[in-house]
Amino acid sequence: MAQKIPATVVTGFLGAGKTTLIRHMLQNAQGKRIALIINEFGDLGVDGDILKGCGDETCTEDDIMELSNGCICCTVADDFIPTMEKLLARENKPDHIVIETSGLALPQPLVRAFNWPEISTKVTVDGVVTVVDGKAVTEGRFAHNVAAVDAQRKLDENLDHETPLSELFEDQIACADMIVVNKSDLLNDIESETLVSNLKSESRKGVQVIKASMGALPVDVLLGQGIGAEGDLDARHEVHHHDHDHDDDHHDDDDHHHHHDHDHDEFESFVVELGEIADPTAFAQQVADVIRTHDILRLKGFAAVQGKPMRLTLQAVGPRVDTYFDRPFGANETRSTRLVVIGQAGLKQSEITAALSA
Ligand SMILES: Nc1nc2c(ncn2[C@@H]2O[C@H](COP(=O)(O)OP(=O)(O)OP(=O)(O)O)[C@@H](O)[C@H]2O)c(=O)[nH]1
Repeated sequence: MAQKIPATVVTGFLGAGKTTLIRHMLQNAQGKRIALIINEFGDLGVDGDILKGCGDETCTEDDIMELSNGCICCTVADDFIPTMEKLLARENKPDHIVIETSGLALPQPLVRAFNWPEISTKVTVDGVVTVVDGKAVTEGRFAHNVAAVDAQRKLDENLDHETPLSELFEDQIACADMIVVNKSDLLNDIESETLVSNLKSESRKGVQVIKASMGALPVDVLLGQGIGAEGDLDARHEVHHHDHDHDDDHHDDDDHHHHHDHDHDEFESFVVELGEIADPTAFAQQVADVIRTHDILRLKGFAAVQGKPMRLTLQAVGPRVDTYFDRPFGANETRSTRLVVIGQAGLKQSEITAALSA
């Protein structure tokens, strides 16, 4: 039988730097043909669009497939497996498959999907790479004190002290074969060392914890871990799924169960469409204010700037807003501004839209 194609799962909380890490990897792939599967949260395919824009020879637009159903774990049968089958049926097979999960996805159900008979003989999970926003976690945004939460939970099984955010973070850490402490450029040495050692103590034995800036890691470090993660799921404890037994070989009932036992209603996203903006700096400031006022987790998209042929990419993680011009608008593209806003359920959509339009 032909060798299985290795697949690396890149997971991590909203805005941690998954797309940035993948872009760096593609630019340094040294001829390795990589196919990408991208799982977006929200209707606007920002990450896919950013990656397609880099025009790498080792990963052309055809090699990028997008799943736009938000929660990869709920759409395994309808979306993920058919996409993988399509990819595996190609004549020109990739050397490696990289799957970027949305920042709100649980990695365990995705890894479990590799045991499905449709794909289990053809691919294997090379490793799960969890990207952590070092700055956000150090500042206590998202899930900062996982150890304390965990200690509390161990004291009393009946109490649920966790927020959905820390559960997600914990699941992403528990599933990791490698943890990348990203954005270390924004941390001092003590902060990054503290975070690295905390994460080492919170992760499974043997998991590598590596510091990075802008996801810059050698491709040989990221790919080729050879773990076969789908074979040791039991070690990858899930907070979200403690209410039923897992049976990796029989997916039918199990999968239907998964559709309902965790709740992505906890999060929502919507798209704000605007015309051209006048001034990128002023607009970034406006976005930062809206994020603070409305407790938005992630905001990203593209903007058209008056008098500029280039498209402006806008990225905000918490209160930090980055902008850069990425490419000219195409001849058939509408010059408009589209932003996807992601937050916990209950976002005041009309107020946010109004504040961004002002
Ligand atoms: N300073 C700094 N910024 C970074 C680093 N890595 C990523 N960023 C920025 O953080 C923002 C989010 O990065 P992405 O790579 O889009 O993050 P992501 O995890 O793919 O985001 P989602 O897919 O929305 O969850 C962008 O503005 C990046 O430029 C880093 O190491 N240092």
